[in-house]
Amino acid sequence: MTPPLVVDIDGTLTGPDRGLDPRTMPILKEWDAPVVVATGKAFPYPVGLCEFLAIPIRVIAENGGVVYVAETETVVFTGEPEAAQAVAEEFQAAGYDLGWGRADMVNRWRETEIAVNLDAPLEPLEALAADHGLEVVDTGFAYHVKSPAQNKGKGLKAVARELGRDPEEFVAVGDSENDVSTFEVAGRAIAVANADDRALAAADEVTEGEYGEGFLEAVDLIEGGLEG
Ligand SMILES: O=C(O)COP(=O)(O)O
Ligand SMILES: [Mg+2]
Repeated sequence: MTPPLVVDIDGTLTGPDRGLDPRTMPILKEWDAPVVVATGKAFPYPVGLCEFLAIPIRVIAENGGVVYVAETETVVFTGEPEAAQAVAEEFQAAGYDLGWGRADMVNRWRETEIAVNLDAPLEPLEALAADHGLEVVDTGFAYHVKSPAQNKGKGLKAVARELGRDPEEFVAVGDSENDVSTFEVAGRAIAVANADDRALAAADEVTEGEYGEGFLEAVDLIEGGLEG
């Protein structure tokens, strides 16, 4: 039986430029079990991905801050949005920039955490986060200032509950430290070759290919183990 899949977006379904590898699209569309998209991106992005693929919306967004499952139409929020907002304001008051330009499409629809461009200095950001009881996670695409209680793995537990599944049934594919909690909760964890050290250490298997190529290889690994 095809296992349910929980998959990261940036660095796993995309190239380094954040562009979706089109070869991943038919796989997500035709997967013979639930597909859950688990990302650090704000909620509308994975919802949009599911919409455009015309697959049921099952989403873990904002590193577990927002979870939605189509089957039960349940939205679950986790996190400390006021504290994250305070960190963003104090960071800017100290003369730093979140780094996304005037319109800030990265945080505009973000509800539970704050994302900061990797060009920003990490030390003052970490110091302010710690002042508010928050942590900074580096996804390789952005720094995320979030509650330590908020992660994709907890999100996966919530999704699995809504789907009447055991989180252990899932196979997870990802590339960075924000996928480690998913890797720990899922029954099988595959990192793509471009993954950071923490994701590589937490994975059960690592592909030879990077980015979308690595995802295709992960799918071969999963399907290779299926009967018939
Ligand atoms: O939003 C990010 O920084 C990374 O997103 P991802 O979790 O889909 O890789
Ligand atoms: Mg990623």
